[in-house]
Amino acid sequence: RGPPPIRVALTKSSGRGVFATRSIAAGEVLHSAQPVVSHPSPSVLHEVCDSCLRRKAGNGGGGGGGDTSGGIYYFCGDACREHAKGFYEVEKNADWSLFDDHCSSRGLKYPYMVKRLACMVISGAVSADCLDILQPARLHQGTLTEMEEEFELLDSTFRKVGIQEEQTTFLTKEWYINVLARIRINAFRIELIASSYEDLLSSALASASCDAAVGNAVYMLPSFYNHDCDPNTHIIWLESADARLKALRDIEEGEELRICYIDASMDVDARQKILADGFGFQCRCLRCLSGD
Ligand SMILES: C[S@@+](CC[C@H](N)C(=O)[O-])C[C@H]1O[C@@H](n2cnc3c(N)ncnc32)[C@H](O)[C@@H]1O
Repeated sequence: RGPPPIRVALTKSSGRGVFATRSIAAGEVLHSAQPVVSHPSPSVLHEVCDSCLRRKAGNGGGGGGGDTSGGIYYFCGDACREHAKGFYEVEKNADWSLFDDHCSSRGLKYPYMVKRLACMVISGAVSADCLDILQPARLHQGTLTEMEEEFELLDSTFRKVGIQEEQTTFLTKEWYINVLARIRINAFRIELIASSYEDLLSSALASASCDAAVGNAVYMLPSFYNHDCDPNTHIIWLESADARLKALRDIEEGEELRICYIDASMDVDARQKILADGFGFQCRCLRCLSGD
C-alpha cells in the first residue's frame, strides 16, 4: 500500500483541512490512525482495555487472552500491556483518588487524558509538546479557573509520589491549559461498531444502561479533518481505538475531505448551537445554508 491519498493544506475559511490527492471511490479506506492518547470512559473502566479500549471478552468484544494488572487496569493482551507502559508505569504509583473524584463528580472526561499524557511525558513515551500542532479551543475565564483547580490536584498528586523534579519541569499550569484546550477541540468520542451478533446485543444493552462510548482519544492526522453536516468521509472504530477514515461517496481529486463532528440527525438549529458552543465556529456547510 502506498501513502494515503490525502494531504493537509490551508482551506479558504476553516484553517487547515484534508484534501484528496486523487479520485477516491465510495467505501475506500483512506488511512488508519492510532491514538496519541486515549482513555476509557469512567462508566466502562475495567470493562475495556485500558490501552486500546477493546471490550473485555464476555462484554461483547471477543478480545480474549487478556488479564487484569493489579486490579486497577485491564489490558486485552501483551501488546497492549507493553504499549501502555508509556503511562502505566507512572500512573499506577500515584493515588489518583482526589483528582478522579474531582473529575467524576463534575462529569469531566478530558482531564483524565491530560493526566495520562502527563504520565507518558514523564516516562519519556512522548514529548511535552506533542499536541502543540493541533488547534486549541478558545477558553473563557470560568473554564480557565476550573482548569487551574484541576491542575493543582494533578500537580499535588505527582508531588506526593516523589517523582524527580527534572522529570516534571514541563508540568506547569500553562502546559495543562494548553493541552486541555487542544484535547477539547480534537478529542474523538469512540463508539465501537458491533462486529458480531453477540456484540450487537451487548452494545444495545450498554447503550440502554449507560454511555455507548468506550472512551475518548486524540489522533494526529484525523484532527485536521474539518466538519460538514453532510460529510463525504467518516471515521469509524471496529473493535478498538484504532480508527479508520473511510470515503462515504465518490470524491474527486482536490476535493476537501470532511467528517461530521456531531450527530448529523439533529436539526439545523441544534447542530449550529453545538458546533458554536463546542467547537467555536458557525457552520456554513451547504446543508446548513439550505436550512436542512
Ligand atoms: C479538529 S479541528 C480541524 C482542523 C483545523 N481546521 C485546523 O486548522 O487545525 C476543528 C476546528 O476547525 C475549524 N473548523 C472545522 N470545521 C469547520 C467548518 N465547517 N467551518 C468553519 N470552521 C471549521 C474550527 O475552528 C474547529 O474548531
